[in-house]
Amino acid sequence: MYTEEPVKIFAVEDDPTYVKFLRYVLELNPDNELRFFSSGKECIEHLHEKPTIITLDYTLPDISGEEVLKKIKNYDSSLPVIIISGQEEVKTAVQLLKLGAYDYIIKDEDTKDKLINSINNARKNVSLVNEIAYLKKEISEKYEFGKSIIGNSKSIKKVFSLLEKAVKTNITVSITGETGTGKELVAKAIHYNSEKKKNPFIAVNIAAIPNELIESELFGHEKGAFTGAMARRLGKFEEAQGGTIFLDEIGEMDLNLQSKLLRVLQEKEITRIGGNSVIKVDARVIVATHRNLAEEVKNGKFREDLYYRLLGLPVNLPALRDRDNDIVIIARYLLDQFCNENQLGKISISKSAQEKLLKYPWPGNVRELKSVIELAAVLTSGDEITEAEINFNSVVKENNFAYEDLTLKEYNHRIIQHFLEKYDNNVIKVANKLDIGKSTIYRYLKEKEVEIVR
Ligand SMILES: Nc1ncnc2c1ncn2[C@@H]1O[C@H](COP(=O)(O)OP(=O)(O)OP(=O)(O)O)[C@@H](O)[C@H]1O
Repeated sequence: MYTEEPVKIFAVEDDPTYVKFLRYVLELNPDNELRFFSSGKECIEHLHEKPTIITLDYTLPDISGEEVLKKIKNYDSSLPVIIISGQEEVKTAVQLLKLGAYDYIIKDEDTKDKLINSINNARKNVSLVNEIAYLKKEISEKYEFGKSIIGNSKSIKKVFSLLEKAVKTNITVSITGETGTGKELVAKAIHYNSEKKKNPFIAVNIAAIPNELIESELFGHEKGAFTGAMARRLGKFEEAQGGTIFLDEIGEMDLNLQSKLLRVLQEKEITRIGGNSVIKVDARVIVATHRNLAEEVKNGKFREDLYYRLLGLPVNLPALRDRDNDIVIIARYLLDQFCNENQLGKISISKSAQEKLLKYPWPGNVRELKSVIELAAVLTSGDEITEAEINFNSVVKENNFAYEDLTLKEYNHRIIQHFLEKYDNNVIKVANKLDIGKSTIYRYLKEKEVEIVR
């Protein structure tokens, strides 16, 4: 958790009357920790004590205020220095602000209020800067491969080893996998483990943007480029400058735009719609799709040249059902996360519930597992999730037969029932589709193992 550090103020002032005044003003806030120095040299010698803010008298006995300011900025350019001066000369003020002074306050009857204001603002600034640094660090830790992508099955370990390779260079990565297998999670993990992690990670879901808007979304537009373009807008490629652009559902991009994207990737530059200037872009590209792009190329729906350009390092995410015991490991992880976020006590998963999870085919993969587990955590009244509290989505259930412990005969009944419903109870069609005799179906109907549902 982010916690604010106490504010340590260094005040550099040689005039005893002003020292008294500063002490009075700065002690108004009991959170301030104060150190007074009567010379610039003394202040510089104590910079290693890491002050949060410095107030600096411009006319000091030893070195000039300007020199002290330069030395402080040399030591730590982000340290806010508030200059307090008897001089009203604008030129001096401008010069000091140019050198990086945070504020310039004149000694007059308003000094007290101006100083309190300035210190409060500097304090907020420092606290924001610290918070951003903390959050950046937290994000990159959160995306350490092992910490964000949970699992240790053979199939996911193969993915980890590819990811280790992916982060060493800026190679384009193409991620494939069924819906909910963690494609976006993997893209973020690559970014936050790469040397680009301090720059933005920008995700664009091609399928979610209307076709006619994608070009402007990706490459930006100038004011007046088309009706409704009220102002210049930067595209996602520009936003991702120096970082990573993640193009999700790339298989949904139409052919016309595919050729524009290819050009951008080849030239490494864009032109905003309605603009003339060419802008260099330097962003790593990661793409993802649940489609088989090679197949799309064969069918003429995806450009072959773009396909090869984007292929880079291909990473295929295995379906959850192919990750063995990872199902249980991820379920536990998601459960702990949910309990933490909702201040619930520790909840475990019973053996039989685990077995039920392991047998299910998970067509919605980890995303589906997350919703099943969260629902179970809400339903359970004790500190253990039981088999009964694991509920699968009924639409999915209908089309997947293999997740329950049934006999082959029982599975036969279920499959025939499913096909009867699918083909309007047309027995001959069902018999043809399943390549069985129609008499088998009539027998099951007679024995009431299957039924005609209208
Ligand atoms: N191995 C994993 N460990 C923990 N959480 C995971 C794992 N894989 C996926 N998730 C979580 O599952 C959810 C779905 O993942 P994500 O959105 O990355 O999938 P996706 O493949 O991009 O889905 P889609 O194809 O629908 O866009 C997210 O909440 C993600 O954090």
